[in-house]
Amino acid sequence: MAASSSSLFNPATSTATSLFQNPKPKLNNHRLHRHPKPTPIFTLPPITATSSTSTHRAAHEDIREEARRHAKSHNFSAKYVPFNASPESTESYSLDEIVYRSRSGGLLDVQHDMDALKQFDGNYWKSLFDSRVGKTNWPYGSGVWSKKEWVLPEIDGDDIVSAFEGNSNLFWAERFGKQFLGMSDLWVKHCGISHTGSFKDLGMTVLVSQVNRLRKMKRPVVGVGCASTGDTSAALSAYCASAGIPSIVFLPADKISMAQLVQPIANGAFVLSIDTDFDGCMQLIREVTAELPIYLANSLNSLRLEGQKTAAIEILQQFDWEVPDWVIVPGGNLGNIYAFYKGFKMCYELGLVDKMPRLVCAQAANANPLYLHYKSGWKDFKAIKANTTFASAIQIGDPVSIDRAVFALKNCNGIVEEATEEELMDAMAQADSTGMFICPHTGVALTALFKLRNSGVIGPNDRTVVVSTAHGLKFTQSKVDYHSKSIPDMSCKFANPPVQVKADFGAVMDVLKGYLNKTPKV
Ligand SMILES: Cc1ncc(COP(=O)(O)O)c(C=O)c1O
Ligand SMILES: N[C@@H](CCOP(=O)(O)O)C(=O)O
Repeated sequence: MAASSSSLFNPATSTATSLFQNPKPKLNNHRLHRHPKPTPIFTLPPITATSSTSTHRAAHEDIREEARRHAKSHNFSAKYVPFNASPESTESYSLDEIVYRSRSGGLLDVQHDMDALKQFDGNYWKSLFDSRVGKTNWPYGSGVWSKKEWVLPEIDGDDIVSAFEGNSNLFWAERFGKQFLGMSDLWVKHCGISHTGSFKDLGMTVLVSQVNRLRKMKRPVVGVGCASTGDTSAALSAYCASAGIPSIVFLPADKISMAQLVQPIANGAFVLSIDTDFDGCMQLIREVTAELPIYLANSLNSLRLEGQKTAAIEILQQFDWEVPDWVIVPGGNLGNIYAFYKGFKMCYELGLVDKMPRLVCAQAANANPLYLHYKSGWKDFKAIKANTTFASAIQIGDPVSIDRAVFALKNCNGIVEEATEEELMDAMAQADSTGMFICPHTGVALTALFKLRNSGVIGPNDRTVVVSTAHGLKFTQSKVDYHSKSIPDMSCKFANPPVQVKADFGAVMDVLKGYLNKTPKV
């Protein structure tokens, strides 16, 4: 009986505790045995015994009101400074200003008052963050806002817009690691298991919360806009809808998945489908936001990275504050690779860990400007025209955060790798065959891992984390194309198409016996 694709496989039609409360040690929490009591280095306002678990809310209160009742003052702060500025630079801006670029036209960075944060030692921060995981206290139930003091210390809990994002699972990829890579300590940080199905939620909760604050301060922000390959737009529209703020999204026509396209539509965004690529949309949104009171939500805006960096802190937290050897991140507009660097670096500087992991940024070969730059020995960077890739969310040729990415990679002895279409699709299929359901961008990251394992750069026992950036359910068409072997010039060697069979017992038995004969016996 011949195997054939079913009709399902035809291509689709289109493309509070406050800081000064002492985290209460939890029984059965082995982590707290290691650092039982937070130890402030200097004398600060007293740490009370009240913990996040012990604050029962009165019947008439909602969780924002409860948080308000427990709010305490602190001396943490953050401001914008030019990215990688010289120590002599005095240029800085309040986070309440609407500014995306430095005076010289360069990128900005959010700089925290590290001296204020250093008044508490690493054990204090570990215990505080650990005490907030898995709770429903506003806003600390969010994986991002559980690190509020390191994110937007000065924002009022009342202004925060959150879907309790973050706290995504970090799972042991046992079978994939052992079977395909000979690795025993391979992990996947699944940032795609999130409110809108990608890591963008981590940054968007921060940006939209700050916009909410600005609007309450009567700053001129009539809406929030972004250019997108589909994930930023989904996150922006969801968080704006939650806060009742208008959102405007610029999408490259026919270049994002149907699942991604329907997200901002459903959330009531003003959606422009523009006959250009992502880089064209990005150029347009920059021009538009310079003219109209529309706040820019792309990662050019450094606020986003403050939220995204918490994924790095979470990885350390999930490993009980042990540092992995490698973290592999797929890169497009290149904000996220810097966000990971910044999260790890803050943990290092504030004494939570004693070293940094090495970062790998993985790009699609069809959209590889960073890879080419790396291979040239970091000579002059050249933007490229990105070609179509199944990893459509990273089809970007002129990344806005190129300087941030280069800085991050140079400072952690990082590596850049690339993946051809066949490599990334095969890697995705192999991962899926071990029970995952990853997106093609994660396939790019896994290809980088295959290459670095094969060349011996990554060792069999190296603790390695692959960051999965979106949910596979957003990219089902790529899997349909692969498993129906309908991709020109691709052998699709791990395809597993469905078998069509007549509704007849004998025919079904024949097919099953053929299958069972080929299946390894236990
Ligand atoms: C699913 C997915 N993975 C990876 C990336 C790359 O992130 P970045 O643009 O921060 O490099 C993006 C967006 O660009 C994305 O949507
Ligand atoms: N993949 C992104 C591209 C834009 O990235 P951003 O982080 O600068 O917003 C998307 O989903 O739009």
